[in-house]
Amino acid sequence: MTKAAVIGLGTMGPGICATLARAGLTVAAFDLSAEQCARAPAMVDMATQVLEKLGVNLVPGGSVGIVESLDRAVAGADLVIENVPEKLELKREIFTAICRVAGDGAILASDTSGIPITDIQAGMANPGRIVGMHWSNPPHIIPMIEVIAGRETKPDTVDWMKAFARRIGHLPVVIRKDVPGFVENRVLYSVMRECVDLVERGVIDAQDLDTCVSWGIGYKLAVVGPMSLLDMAGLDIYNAVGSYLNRELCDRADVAPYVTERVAAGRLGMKTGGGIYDYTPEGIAALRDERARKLVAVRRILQE
Ligand SMILES: NC(=O)c1ccc[n+]([C@@H]2O[C@H](COP(=O)([O-])OP(=O)(O)OC[C@H]3O[C@@H](n4cnc5c(N)ncnc54)[C@H](O)[C@@H]3O)[C@@H](O)[C@H]2O)c1
Ligand SMILES: Cc1ncc(CO)c(C(=O)O)c1O
Repeated sequence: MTKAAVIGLGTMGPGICATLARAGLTVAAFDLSAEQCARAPAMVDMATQVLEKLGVNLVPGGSVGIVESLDRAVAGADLVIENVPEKLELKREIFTAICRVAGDGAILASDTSGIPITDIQAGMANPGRIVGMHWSNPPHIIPMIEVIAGRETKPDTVDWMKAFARRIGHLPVVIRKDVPGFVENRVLYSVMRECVDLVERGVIDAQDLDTCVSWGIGYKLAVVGPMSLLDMAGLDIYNAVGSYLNRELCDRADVAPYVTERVAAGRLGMKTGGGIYDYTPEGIAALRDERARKLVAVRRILQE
C-alpha cells in the first residue's frame, strides 16, 4: 500500500499526515478551508520534526501534498482517513463522497472521537471496508489508536487496520463493541466531567486541579494502567472507598455551564486565544514546543 488520503486538516490532520509520510506513504490531503490548507504544511513540518526527535523509523519516499478537492485526494488511495468535525451528518456526507471515488479495495477510516461506526457506515457502498481509526491528540506523538468495527465492518478490515497501525509505529487497541465514545473517551470524559464539576463548584481552582491530576493519577496511570492499579492499591481499598464515593461522583447527563457558557462566548481554548486559560500566539507556540518535548521524553521512558 503506498497512497493515503486525509480529509480534514484541523487539529488532527497535519500530525496524521506527517506520521503516514514518515512510514513512506504518499499522502494527499484536502480541507474545505483554504486557510487550513495554507497553514497545514508548516504544521506537518513541525510534526515531522517531532517524529525525528522520537526516533520513529523513517521509511524513505514518503510525502504530503495538499490537493484541491476531496476527489483528487481519494482517487487511487489505498487508505482514506476522514478527519472532519464531529457531526454525524457531515461525516456521512463525506463518506458518501469518498465512496463515490474510492477504489473497491480501499480501506475507509474515520477518526471520530466516539460516533458509532455503525451509524457512519449505514447505507454506504461496500460498508465492510469502513472502520474506526481513533487517534489521540497529538496524533504523531500519542501512539495508541483505537480500532473499532461497526456492525457491517469485515473482520479482515480490522485485521488490516491493526497491522497498518503497527506499520506506522503506533499501538492498535481493538475495541470489541461499537459503543459511543469507544473506550478512551468514555474514560477521559468521565474524568473531565468530574474535573469540570469540581472546579465549577469551587472545590479547587483550575490550575490546582491540573497540578493535582497531572502529578497524581495522571503520572501514575502513565505507568500503571487502571486495572493494574486496582491490584496495586488492593481491591479491598477500592471496594471500601467506592462503597461511599461512587454515589457522590458527578453523574450529570448534560455539559456543565462552565463549558457551555465559554463555548457560547467563543472561548474555545487555544484555538481562539482563550478558554479556561488565556493564551498569546507566542505562548501557544511555547506551550506546544514544551508539551511535545515532554511527551517525547515520557514516551521514550515508557517504551523502555
Ligand atoms: N481534537 C482532538 O483532540 C481529537 C482527537 C482525536 C479525534 N478527534 C476527532 O477527529 C475529527 C477532527 O477533529 P479535529 O480536532 O481535527 O477538528 P478541527 O475542527 O480542528 O478540524 C476539522 C477540519 O475539517 C475541515 N472540514 C470541515 N468540513 C469539511 C469538508 N466538508 N471537507 C473537508 N474538510 C472539512 C475544517 O475546515 C477543519 O480544518 C473529529 O471527529 C474529532 O472528534 C479529535
Ligand atoms: C477533550 C478531548 N476530546 C476528544 C479527544 C480524542 O477524541 C481528546 C484527545 O485526544 O486528547 C480530547 O482531549
